[in-house]
Order: sequence, then structure tokens, then C-alpha cells
Amino acid sequence: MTPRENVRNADEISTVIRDDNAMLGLGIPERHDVPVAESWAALVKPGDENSTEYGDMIAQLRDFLNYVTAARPDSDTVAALRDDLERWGRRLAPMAVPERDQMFGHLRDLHGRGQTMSPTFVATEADRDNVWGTVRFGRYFLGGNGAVHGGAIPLFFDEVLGRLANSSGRRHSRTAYLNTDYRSVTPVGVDLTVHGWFVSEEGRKRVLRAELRSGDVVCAEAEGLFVRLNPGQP
Ligand SMILES: CCCCCCCC(=O)SCCNC(=O)CCNC(=O)[C@H](O)C(C)(C)COP(=O)(O)OP(=O)(O)OC[C@H]1O[C@@H](n2cnc3c(N)ncnc32)[C@H](O)[C@@H]1OP(=O)(O)O
Repeated sequence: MTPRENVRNADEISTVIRDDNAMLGLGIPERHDVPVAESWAALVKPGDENSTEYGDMIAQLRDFLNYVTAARPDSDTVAALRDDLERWGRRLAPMAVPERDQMFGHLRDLHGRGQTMSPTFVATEADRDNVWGTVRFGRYFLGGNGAVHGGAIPLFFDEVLGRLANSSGRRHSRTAYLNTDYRSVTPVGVDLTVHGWFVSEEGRKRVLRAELRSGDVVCAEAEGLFVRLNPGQP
């Protein structure tokens, strides 16, 4: 099966599962189908089949984590899953590579860049100083009472603002501070809108802000300082 056929099948499966699981708030994100502005995209060559295939695997892993979170499995299922995971661990362990060669989190042509640490940010529009997009926190990111875990939100803001801070040919910077204000509960399993933008850029210091909304309601907002690294600075 080619990677493209793989995507189609995965999308069909996701559509069915999405309908079944809407009430569980499992939140299966859309993938690969929203164009992004050039400033936000593509360090990996578009059409790299290996990255697309890897991205589909990561999408399955995200869904899997949502299912694990939502399920109350019987003990046979738990034992079978434990054994399967152990087998996969043994298969992957000898394939470890140095950080610069790893795929996880390095596929910048994919929404979510091929990682599961934070939910998939789907950038829909971007310019030099702004990015707009959507995100849906799946069940895996549940803190309690239908609300997203308070630690997952700054992680997501760092993901969006960290990338915007280094976009459009700017030299690499690191997060110096990231302050988050939780304005109202951030719901799990709901499409949220995101806007990140530059407030100022002076010398090495870049101040950026972001806002996460559910409809008209501001769920959380953040301000981050990103400091441009000096040559040779790790
Ligand atoms: C696509 C992927 C997206 C994901 C992106 C994720 C980005 C990240 O999370 S990076 C990882 C988390 N961050 C880190 O590990 C950073 C650790 N800290 C450091 O490396 C350093 O402290 C660093 C680089 C931030 C600044 O150190 P250094 O280069 O020595 O700069 P330094 O001279 O101290 O500060 C520069 C300026 O920033 C200011 N500054 C530095 N830190 C702070 C702070 N926390 N609060 C306020 N101001 C600060 C300084 O006061 C100084 O201002 P001025 O020039 O006006 O005097």
C-alpha cells in the first residue's frame, strides 16, 4: 500500500471513529488538508513519503493514547496490550538515532510536526508576525471534569509561540519565560481557535502573546519572552 492510500484509509477510518466517539470527546484531529503560509511551513521537502507515513503513524498513536485514556479495559486486554507494547519497545530500541536524526517532532511540514507531546496545532494562516489556527485537545489531555490539564496548555503555547518566534528567517531563540493566564475552563474534545502574535522584537528579545478561544470565550492566554541565541550558545 502506498503512503497516499494509507492516508486515505486512515482518514476513512477516522471519520467513522470520529462519529462514534464524538460523545466521548476523543477528539481526533483533522490532518494534512489545510494550507499554511510559507513562513510557517516546510523545512522537510513536501511530498516526502517517509515523513507522510511517519505522520500517519503518529496520528494513529495520538488516537491510541485517547483510547487508552478513555477505556476501562478488562484484565485480558490490559495484559495483551502490555505484551504488545513490550514487543514494540524491543523492536524500536535498536533503531535509536542521535537527536538530529530522529523523526519525532522534526517533521515541520506536518501539522503537529510528528509528535504527541502536545496536541496537533493546525495552522490555517500565517504572516511574518502572526499565526492563526485550530487545536483540539483529545481525551489524553484531560485534567478533570472535562477540562484540559493545566500543564498541557503552556506546553501548547510554547509549541506555537516557540515556532512563531523562530519563523520567517529569524535566528533561533529559546523560551526565557512563558506566563499563562487561565481565563476559563479549556474543554476537551472541542475545536478551539488559536492566535499567536509578536508584541515586540528588540535586540535579542522577542515578546510574543497567544490566545486560545472556544467560540467567543477566551480559555487561556500567554505571554512569552524568547531570547535569540548568541553564536555558539547551546
Ligand atoms: C518547532 C518547535 C517549537 C518548540 C519551541 C520550544 C522552545 C523552548 O521551549 S526552548 C526550551 C526552554 N527554554 C530553555 O531551556 C532556556 C534556558 N535558558 C537559557 O538558555 C538562557 O537563560 C537564555 C538563552 C533564555 C537567556 O540567557 P542569555 O543568552 O545569557 O541572555 P541574558 O543576557 O541572560 O538575557 C538577555 C536579555 O533577556 C532578558 N531575560 C532573560 N531571561 C529573562 C527572564 N526569564 N525574564 C525576563 N527577562 C529575561 C535579560 O534581562 C536580558 O535583557 P537585557 O538585554 O535588556 O539586559
